Amino acid sequence: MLRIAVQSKGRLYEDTMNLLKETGIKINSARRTLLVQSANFPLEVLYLRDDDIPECVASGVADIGIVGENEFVERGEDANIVKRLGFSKCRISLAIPEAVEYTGVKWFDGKKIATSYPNILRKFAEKEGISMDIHVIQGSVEIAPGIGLSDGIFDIVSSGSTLVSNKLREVETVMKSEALLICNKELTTEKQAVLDELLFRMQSVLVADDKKYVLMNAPSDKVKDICAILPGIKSPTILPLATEGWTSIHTVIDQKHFWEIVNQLKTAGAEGILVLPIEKMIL
Ligand SMILES: Nc1ncnc2c1ncn2[C@@H]1O[C@H](COP(=O)(O)OP(=O)(O)OP(=O)(O)O)[C@@H](O)[C@H]1O
Ligand SMILES: O=P(O)(O)OC[C@H]1O[C@H](OP(=O)(O)OP(=O)(O)O)[C@H](O)[C@@H]1O
Ligand SMILES: [Mg+2]
Repeated sequence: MLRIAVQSKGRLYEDTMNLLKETGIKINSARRTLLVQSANFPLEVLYLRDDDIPECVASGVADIGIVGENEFVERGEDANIVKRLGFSKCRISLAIPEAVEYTGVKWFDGKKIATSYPNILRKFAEKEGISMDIHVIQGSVEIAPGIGLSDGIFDIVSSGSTLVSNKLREVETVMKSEALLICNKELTTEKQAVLDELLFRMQSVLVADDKKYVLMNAPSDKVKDICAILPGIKSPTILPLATEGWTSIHTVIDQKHFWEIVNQLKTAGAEGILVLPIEKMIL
């Protein structure tokens, strides 16, 4: 039985549980239970505060964990990164009051900065050759300058709306972060085998996440032009339609490319374009 530490509630919870669900692993989410065994996979889920996940995995209390890169780097615990999971993307940035003129990173020299990430900030200050008065607070960091607690902040930014509503502006991005799958450095062969199977399933889900299955019809003499536009994984599938002189073209493309090429496809003669989600991809 492999034990995974996940966040019990918060920004990582939903995407983590969705990922596990899409890998076909059933977890009865009786949320008051802190340790739950899967009904159909040798996995046990331990629900924790995200702050505690790196240490828990490093010490072997859990074998693997899903945690934000920011928290993993901040804690400096000794565990391996198995996979970058691509969700909970954010950046950890320095921000100052909107009205204050910013003169570059030296502005921070001697300033008081509120943060929940003192270690990451201290390393940044050392690298830049400046010294900051780092004031650690666990939450509501963005209100610190407004109430006279600090000159600036160092915190998570995603859309930037929390900064705007607190009249702050982001001036330095120190690190980018996303959810990570981490593991203990000394897994037994048996546990490693379970992790390999889990990883294989996760990869199949994550690869499929940003791909779409695209189908379209076109006059047969346009097929060559259309295929030249399609950035498919391999060559597209070409099938004759019942109507003489018409062809159906099927392919898989990156979601982000679809809107770039849809007009070109129409101009080239494609009709009845369908875009379908892909649940899993085994490459
Ligand atoms: N606005 C955001 N957009 C994207 N990712 C975010 C955002 N805020 C936080 N994250 C990511 O999600 C992680 C968890 O954030 P959350 O706010 O749930 O933490 P928390 O309040 O410390 O939770 P806990 O109660 O578990 O200690 C962060 O460490 C970061 O990696
Ligand atoms: O740039 P934005 O999109 O506004 O996101 C950034 C905010 O999101 C997180 O807080 P969250 O909303 O999770 O609440 P919390 O402070 O209770 O953790 C983070 O601590 C920032 O305050
Ligand atoms: Mg936390």
